[in-house]
Amino acid sequence: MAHLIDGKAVAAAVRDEVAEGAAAFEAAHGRRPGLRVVLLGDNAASQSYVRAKARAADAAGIDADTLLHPDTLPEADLLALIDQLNADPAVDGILVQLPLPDHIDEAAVIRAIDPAKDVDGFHPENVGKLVLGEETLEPCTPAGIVEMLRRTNVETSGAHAVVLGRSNIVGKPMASLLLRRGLDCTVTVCHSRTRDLAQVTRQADILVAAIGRAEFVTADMVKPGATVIDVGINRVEDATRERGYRLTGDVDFEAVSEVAGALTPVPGGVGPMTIAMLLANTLEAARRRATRPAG
Ligand SMILES: Nc1nc(=O)c2c([nH]1)NC[C@@H]1CN(c3ccc(C(=O)N[C@@H](CCC(=O)O)C(=O)O)cc3)C=[N+]21
Repeated sequence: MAHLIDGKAVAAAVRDEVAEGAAAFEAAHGRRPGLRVVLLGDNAASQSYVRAKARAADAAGIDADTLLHPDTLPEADLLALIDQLNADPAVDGILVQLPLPDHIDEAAVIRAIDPAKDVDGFHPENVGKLVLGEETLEPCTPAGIVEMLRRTNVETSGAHAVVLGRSNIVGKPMASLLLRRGLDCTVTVCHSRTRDLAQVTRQADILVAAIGRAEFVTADMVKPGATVIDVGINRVEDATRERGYRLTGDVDFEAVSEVAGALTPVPGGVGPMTIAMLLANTLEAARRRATRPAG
């Protein structure tokens, strides 16, 4: 049976450290680190993520505000709002919840955010720095996975890490981070078009599943003893559940837990780490802005 990696517990430890740092920041600068989350539309899942983020920020001593707008908000208005947040000295971090409605150019919105306030780490300038191995605000989910690997003493040096999925939000930045000096993985990125996928994933000492398909990773795709990180958050209809659905990852948890050495659960794995790293990034952005103020 695989060892269960408790993302909730690791996230709580990270949030405690952020709370200490935020208190010290407030003592030094007379204000709390500030985070603004922009959400368009009233999608229930998005609202619940955003509420979870605001609650966690508050508990960590971060001044968080959610700015709710209808999903019909014109792109120009959203860009104007971002400009306003860019110029506001009380705002250290800006997160625009993705995905955005079809009439809005997501890339244009991400580019409009001041890179110094880009706590998602999605701005091209920050992505470039990440790939170059320069200091930057790192995307929260991959950064959270790195933190989880470190804090649970998973050996990464020389390990073969296989990243399943090539999104800009998880797969690509995950590969860049694992490749870095200090982590020193041998990295393979594969995806839905990869030939003989199971043959590739079976080589992984560390397998990061971020393909966005419920229970896609089956036991035959996993090397015995491997560390498996499940990034998926899929809603599967389940009439027996109170909410009418259950959350499941990209990994067939039951079957893979018989083969893997260590495994993250869903919920309670990567998700809570993502939120913890958002708070860590907000504190980091506040510190950097306080030492070299720009906007
Ligand atoms: N600009 C932007 N940045 C994001 O970081 C971002 C985004 N847009 N859009 C949506 C996704 C999704 N996301 C989650 C974060 C935490 C949990 C999380 O903590 N989930 C709990 C379960 C929550 C539940 O029960 O519904 C868990 O896995 O244990 C889930 C999803 C951040 N996202």
